[in-house]
Amino acid sequence: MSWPDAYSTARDAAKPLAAELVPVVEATGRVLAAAVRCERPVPAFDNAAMDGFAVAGAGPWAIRGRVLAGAAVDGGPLSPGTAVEIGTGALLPAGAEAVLPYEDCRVEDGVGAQIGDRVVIGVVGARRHIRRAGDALSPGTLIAAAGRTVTATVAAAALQAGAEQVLAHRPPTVTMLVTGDEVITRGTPGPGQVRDTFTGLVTAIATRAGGRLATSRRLPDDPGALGEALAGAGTDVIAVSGSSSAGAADHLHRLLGEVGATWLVRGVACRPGHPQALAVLPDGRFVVSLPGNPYAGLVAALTLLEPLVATLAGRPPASLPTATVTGPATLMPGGVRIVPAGPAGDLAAAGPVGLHAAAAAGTLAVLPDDWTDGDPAVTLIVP
Ligand SMILES: Nc1nc2c(c(=O)[nH]1)N[C@H]1C(S)=C(S)[C@@H](COP(=O)(O)OP(=O)(O)OC[C@H]3O[C@@H](n4cnc5c(N)ncnc54)[C@H](O)[C@@H]3O)O[C@H]1N2
Ligand code: MOO
Repeated sequence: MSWPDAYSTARDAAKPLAAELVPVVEATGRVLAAAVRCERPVPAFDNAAMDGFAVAGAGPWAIRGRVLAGAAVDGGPLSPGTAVEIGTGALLPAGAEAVLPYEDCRVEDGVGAQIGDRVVIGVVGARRHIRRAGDALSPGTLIAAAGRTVTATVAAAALQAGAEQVLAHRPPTVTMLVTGDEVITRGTPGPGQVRDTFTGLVTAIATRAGGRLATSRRLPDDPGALGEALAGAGTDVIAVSGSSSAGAADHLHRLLGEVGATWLVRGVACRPGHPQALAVLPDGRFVVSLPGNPYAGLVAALTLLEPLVATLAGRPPASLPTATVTGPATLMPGGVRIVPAGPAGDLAAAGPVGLHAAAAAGTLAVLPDDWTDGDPAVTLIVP
């Protein structure tokens, strides 16, 4: 299958998981299944925009008292010629026409008033320094559309607008099965061993696509263990690293055939990463097969795992970004070559194993076989 077809097959393989009501404070990273709209005016009440004195009518104004943020106003509406000392954000007394900031007025002892009375002297300027209810946002205003991922700012805006719960898709869960007798998940590799590079990358890719890594397990090259792990993984998606190829220790494809899985992608016309595959088990769980060579596996996770998880999470399909890329590349006749490309689009050589070039470059360019130096290409962002 061609690389663009593999990517779109993975993206279109599933429907978004069911929507559920969740507290806004727990919704970050989830995708909204319904729009969030403002439920109450922001601000919710008329209040002072400056620290100073709220005044009514013409000055000088006899000071009646003080109201700070969070406190109730004592004594009913302000009558003309009176003021209350007020803090920013405090409830504005009814009848107040302006707030005089401290720096625009002065306070003196009252003349002809009761002993101890003080008055505010100043001039109300063009700015009234009053925030009216609903000035910032009125009920019904769109805060975030369906399909939007809840970021920290979306969550904060929803809370500000009065939403305590949102309708969001259930995030897809992912199991990571790291296969290989030679793979170790901690410490220094001994003779013939390699350090696992997949778990962190799959966690990051699944998370940024809107999913959650539920479990990660290292398995020996034993078909019984792999079969049991596949059967027992209760997640929406199972990512398997290694065991994707034709070797005596590569059991995944045979096992998937035996349990009646349906192949959606089985081999992709790309280098590296051509043995990657996507299958769906009879009960609807998806299996993504990531070739064991680490850079090839990263390419496969970006090609199949990320679009699948994003769709399950409820993200609307989006086209991949493109950028101009430059430099020498050995193209793959009849397929795509996937090459690390730096911020300026400069290509860097990479074999199927080393991850250093992808780490340094930050993006991968997907080069079709008719690409020429300076042409734009689809880019994938490495996690
Ligand atoms: N006869 C053939 N042999 C191979 C073919 C082929 O078409 N015919 N394809 C080659 C390609 S391309 C790739 S990619 C690999 C895919 O191999 P597997 O997915 O079966 O993975 P393994 O054989 O288990 O391992 C390959 C390589 O990767 C290392 N590895 C495995 N897991 C990890 C891990 N978690 N972290 C780091 N490194 C890992 C492993 O030690 C091997 O060196 O097959 C080729 N062969
Ligand atoms: O997937 Mo392999 O070389 O194409 O690493």
